[in-house]
Amino acid sequence: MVEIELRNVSKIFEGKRQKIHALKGINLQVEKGDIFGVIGYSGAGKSTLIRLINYLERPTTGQVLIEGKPLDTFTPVELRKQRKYIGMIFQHYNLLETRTVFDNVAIPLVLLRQNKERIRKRVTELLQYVGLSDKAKSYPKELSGGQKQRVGIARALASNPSILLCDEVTSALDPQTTQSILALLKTINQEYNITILLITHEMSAIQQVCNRVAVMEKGELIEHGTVLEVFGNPKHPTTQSFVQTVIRTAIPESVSRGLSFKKGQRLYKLRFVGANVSAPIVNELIKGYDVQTNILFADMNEVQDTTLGTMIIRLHGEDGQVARAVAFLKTKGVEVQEVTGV
Ligand SMILES: Nc1ncnc2c1ncn2[C@@H]1O[C@H](COP(=O)(O)OP(=O)(O)OP(=O)(O)O)[C@@H](O)[C@H]1O
Repeated sequence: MVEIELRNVSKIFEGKRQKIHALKGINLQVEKGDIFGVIGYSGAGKSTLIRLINYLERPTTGQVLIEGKPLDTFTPVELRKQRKYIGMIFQHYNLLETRTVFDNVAIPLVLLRQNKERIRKRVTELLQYVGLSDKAKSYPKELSGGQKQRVGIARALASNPSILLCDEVTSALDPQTTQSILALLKTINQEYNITILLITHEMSAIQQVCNRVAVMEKGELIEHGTVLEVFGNPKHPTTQSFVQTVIRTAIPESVSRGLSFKKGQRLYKLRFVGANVSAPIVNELIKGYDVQTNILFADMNEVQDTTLGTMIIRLHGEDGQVARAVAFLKTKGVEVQEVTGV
């Protein structure tokens, strides 16, 4: 089921001197249960996109639909109700500094006018869930960044949302804390089947938790697909540069420095996905074809529980034999690209 849909959405901000096209004709579908990553450099339009989904901003043209219902058809009362189903967490946590952790988590429930006992029970449950039972009476300034983000997550979950919007929620955290917050988001997604939209500029965050990803640049959605598709075969140069931050697809300096292109020798970049990574393909190549094979570089990465591998090999032999060896690799589902210079 499609839970969030953007249909041809554009957003223009009327600046003093010029119009800013923050979003240009965005079409996007997020399925129920997805952890959907949206990545882009600063100014790409990511925050604007997220603000349209909880209707803090209106699209200039196009429609935003939640569970198939266009938000522009809602009355203000219906919209307030709708927002209860969308939780949000932020880069800088947005906690009330003068309130305790307990009171911060209770805010959405107080706004929903729930009685004190229900609030106490729910907040206690939530603090336990995010591992902060002992911090109920603390104030935000007494917490680490990771703990503050856990409070933010508990608060966002208070009203039992079906969607969680996350705006750069790990950008202010160290790598280890980032990992634990992302792991918590994944658990929430799996245990409560909450759809998560994760806005980030860090490809490693997408790699760790998302199943789908969209890449934005200058207000446009330039590429999207499953994380495996996009990481395995990034098409747009911007996507390629994001992917290269976590997966080495370029030949490393130390290898390229020593490369020579002699007659009768050819270099190939091989890319393996999933099952064929572990298959002894190179072994078969060495045994079955009359070509000398040297592995110059190999790298493996985990993406969406699948392995992506890159290998640089040198084949030495007669042209016909080399061509047959390459054809063999292709029949095994390996992507083969000849390297003619670096
Ligand atoms: N309220 C606003 N008024 C005018 N321009 C705006 C407004 N909000 C955003 N913009 C502009 O829209 C463009 C997209 O901004 P947005 O914040 O959505 O990008 P972003 O990808 O989230 O970047 P960052 O990661 O830096 O927050 C930018 O050029 C920004 O200056």
